[in-house]
Amino acid sequence: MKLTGCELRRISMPLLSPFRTSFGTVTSREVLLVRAVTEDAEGWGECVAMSGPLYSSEYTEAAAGVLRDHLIPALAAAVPGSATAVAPALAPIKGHRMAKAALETAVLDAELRAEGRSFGRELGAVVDRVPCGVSVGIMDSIPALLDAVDGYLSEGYARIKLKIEPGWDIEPVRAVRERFGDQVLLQADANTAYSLSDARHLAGLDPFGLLLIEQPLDEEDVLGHADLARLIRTPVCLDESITSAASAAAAIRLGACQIVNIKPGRVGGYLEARRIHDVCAAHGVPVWCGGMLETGLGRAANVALAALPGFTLPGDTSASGRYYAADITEPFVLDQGHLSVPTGPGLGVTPDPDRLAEVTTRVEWISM
Ligand SMILES: O=C(O)CCC(=O)N[C@@H](C(=O)O)c1ccccc1
Repeated sequence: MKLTGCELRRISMPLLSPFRTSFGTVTSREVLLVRAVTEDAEGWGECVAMSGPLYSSEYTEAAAGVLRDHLIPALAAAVPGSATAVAPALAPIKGHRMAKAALETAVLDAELRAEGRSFGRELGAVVDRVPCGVSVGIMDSIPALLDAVDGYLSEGYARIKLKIEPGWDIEPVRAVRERFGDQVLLQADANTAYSLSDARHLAGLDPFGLLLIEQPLDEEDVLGHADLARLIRTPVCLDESITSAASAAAAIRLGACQIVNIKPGRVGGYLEARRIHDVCAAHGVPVWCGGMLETGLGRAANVALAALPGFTLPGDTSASGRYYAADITEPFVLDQGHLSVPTGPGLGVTPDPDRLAEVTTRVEWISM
């Protein structure tokens, strides 16, 4: 495989409605796309970094800079024979996992398109459609939340995830349980908003039979999560804390999580995501695929990953219409609460040129 260069493309995708989390509100998704061009094919990677360093230390402009000034030159120098050589070539550069993930995914997509193999086949998918959950932001009122949840359940979503933060946690969970019953698969995501001193308060969620509480404490407080897991009954799931297969193994060994949210962008790519899946499966730890408001490109890869055997919980692999009026690819449309795993070569989807042009705000080409 001969890489001739990479395109860094920034696009701006307005959200259908503001998405509020414990660390801020997103009204438009500023996305960095990487297009890797080889002699045989081109491939796409979506960088999941947000516009600002609020979910993680990475952010769009920093990712673009480290790709332009460090990652792409390092990859060019390494002359990778295949996508499996990308991570080793980039390893000397510390961190920047979301930027690395976008580059590796673009190279993997190009390689698979050239060989006519799908992401699902490459990663080890065992099903051709996956059940989908939906993430519900922090709302202005309980009635507004109940209307939103009612809508998503009517659309057929298999699982509801509620964003929570201090002051918006037990009451919204109670209200959803009282309105929709105990059968609805329900979980909460705190995005690091609590501290161990909140343990007794968080135990107040135990009566509601949640599937999990996601990342209640700071991403670096793995031991704190182990302590918390002994103080509450709701299973603890980690997101931001899990950055690699090694960190997943350590967190599991410390008793810091009973479930893992795998986000390929957060962990450096889909190949490391598969390794995390394998480590978790070896420990009997269920996993699910997290989301970062991806366009159809990242969504296609996430749906393929969610088809692996250890992904036994519905992920945040929602339909394109959850966030966007018009996706840059063929939209992902929910079918009886499921999305189909793309079967075409590589990601199995490609951006519509006209739609891509409409949302593009900047394009850079870096020769290799
Ligand atoms: O459906 C989606 O893609 C979003 C799922 C979701 O809630 N992502 C959260 C998260 O912390 O997991 C998030 C939202 C916005 C920005 C970063 C992360």
